[in-house]
Amino acid sequence: MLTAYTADQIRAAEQALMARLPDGTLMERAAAGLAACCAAMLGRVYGARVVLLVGSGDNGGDALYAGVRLARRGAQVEAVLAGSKVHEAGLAALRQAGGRVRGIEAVDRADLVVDGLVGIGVTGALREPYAKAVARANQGPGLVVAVDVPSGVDASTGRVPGAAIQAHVTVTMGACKTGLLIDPGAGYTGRLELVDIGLGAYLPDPDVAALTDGDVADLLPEPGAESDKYRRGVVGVAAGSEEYTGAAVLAVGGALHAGAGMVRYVGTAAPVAQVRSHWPEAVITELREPSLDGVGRVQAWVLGPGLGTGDFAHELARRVLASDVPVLVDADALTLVSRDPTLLRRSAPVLITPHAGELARLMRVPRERVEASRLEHARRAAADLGVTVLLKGSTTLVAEQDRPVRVNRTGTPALATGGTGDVLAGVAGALLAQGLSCYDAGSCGAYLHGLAGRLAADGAPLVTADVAAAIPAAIRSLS
Ligand SMILES: NC(=O)C1=CN([C@@H]2O[C@H](COP(=O)(O)OP(=O)(O)OC[C@H]3O[C@@H](n4cnc5c(N)ncnc54)[C@H](O)[C@@H]3O)[C@@H](O)[C@H]2O)[C@@H](O)CC1
Ligand SMILES: Nc1ncnc2c1ncn2[C@@H]1O[C@H](COP(=O)(O)OP(=O)(O)O)[C@@H](O)[C@H]1O
Ligand SMILES: [K+]
Repeated sequence: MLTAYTADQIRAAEQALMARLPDGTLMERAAAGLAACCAAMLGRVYGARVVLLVGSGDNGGDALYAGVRLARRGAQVEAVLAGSKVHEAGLAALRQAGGRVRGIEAVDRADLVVDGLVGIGVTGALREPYAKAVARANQGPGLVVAVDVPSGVDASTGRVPGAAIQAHVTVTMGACKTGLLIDPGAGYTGRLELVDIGLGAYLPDPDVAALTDGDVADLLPEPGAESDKYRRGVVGVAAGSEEYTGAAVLAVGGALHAGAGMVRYVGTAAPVAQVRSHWPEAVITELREPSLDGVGRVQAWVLGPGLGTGDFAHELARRVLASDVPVLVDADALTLVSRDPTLLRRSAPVLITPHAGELARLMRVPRERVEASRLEHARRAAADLGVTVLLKGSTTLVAEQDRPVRVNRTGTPALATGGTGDVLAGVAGALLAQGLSCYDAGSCGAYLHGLAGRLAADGAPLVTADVAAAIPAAIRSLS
């Protein structure tokens, strides 16, 4: 599990650790790790041109001391002092090692730019002259390594209120910061390198966490010798309508490939015909009335992809949500719920799977606000609605009250194509039916969906049906 923390959590841990160590020890450790990463990026240190962007806080101090180490190995190190003050001891050490102070134009000929403008101490949008320095560094020819956090990214939230460094690599100190995992901040981070400075024992419960292959392998249920199709978990899918048949096919496909013992599909004539021809494995009930009488028992429901939003869909949603099993609420069912919040009054678990627009509608805020502060809105929706929230998008988040938000790191922009959300609903629904909690089903579902998207795309555009078909390969790739 990769865990991440807010700036306040990191600062408190640093203070506790620092109180037990001689002055400057942590910065020495940080600088040593940073210099090693810079050397690895450069390949050859001797003769390389390294430009340090130095702000007025300790983030600039880290950059200066890393510069000292690189200068001692023969790099030509130049420091651009952007702040009203500077870490004086660090600057003196750099000068002594042969480093020079230069103007911002130095970045135009740098092999490597070390961004030490601001770290966890940033507040709000970058001010001048930092913002101009950032713009110039981003356009320069050199590789860019961010110290701790790309300057301009809010370490606690991932918000980027103004200019920000576009890093190739971010070398973060002690522990990962939340803002490095969540868009828009995650998009500025590049490859993430963690330098251990000994904070481990002082860290609190994480703010957010990201699953790894091993975590997902451990969480996925394995059928035992005693399993049968009912014990493995039956998932019900209420999806599709006379207008939208494809969503039903894709959701059932996702569920079938994610290990459900059986899929029961309910829908009207047109989607039933499509589901029947694509998936002979599914057990199908054709609905003439919005009723679940005679459908048979399921362990979880997937509700909503392509369902429509008329009276028939509303009544079917009401009946599904009146059941006593977990329900995944997606797509059109989210529209129904935003119109009629009483649908969510139930005691069994609910996992909602909105994209930013759908969450905005549920929370009655503008979509842009959700996109700019994804973490805050996912968390608030989970608390206000009393459900588990899987917020889809470039970084998919799973939020549940009193748990660290899970961030999915397997996603790929190749998934930004019609119908992939329907597949995700089926996959996560199948995991719910197999007994995973909403929190685990949502986060493992997003993880496998992301891996399957990568496998299906393999460097080219993908066809949505291939994402469902690649789920078994994604599961195999975990071990
Ligand atoms: N405290 C410690 O022991 C350690 C700190 N470390 C480094 O120290 C950093 C934190 O240092 P600081 O607390 O000094 O904070 P920072 O260096 O991150 O930033 C503080 C400075 O940035 C300025 N600033 C804040 N917002 C700004 C904005 N929007 N535009 C322009 N300037 C802005 C402030 O005026 C202040 O001078 C970490 O990110 C990390 O790089 C590491 O060396 C590990 C050990
Ligand atoms: N830029 C992106 N990077 C990674 N994943 C993305 C990106 N854009 C969309 N996705 C993923 O693609 C899927 C799209 O789902 P959704 O928005 O419901 O679309 P649809 O209704 O067409 O299925 C979600 O799993 C989402 O997380
Ligand atoms: K920085």
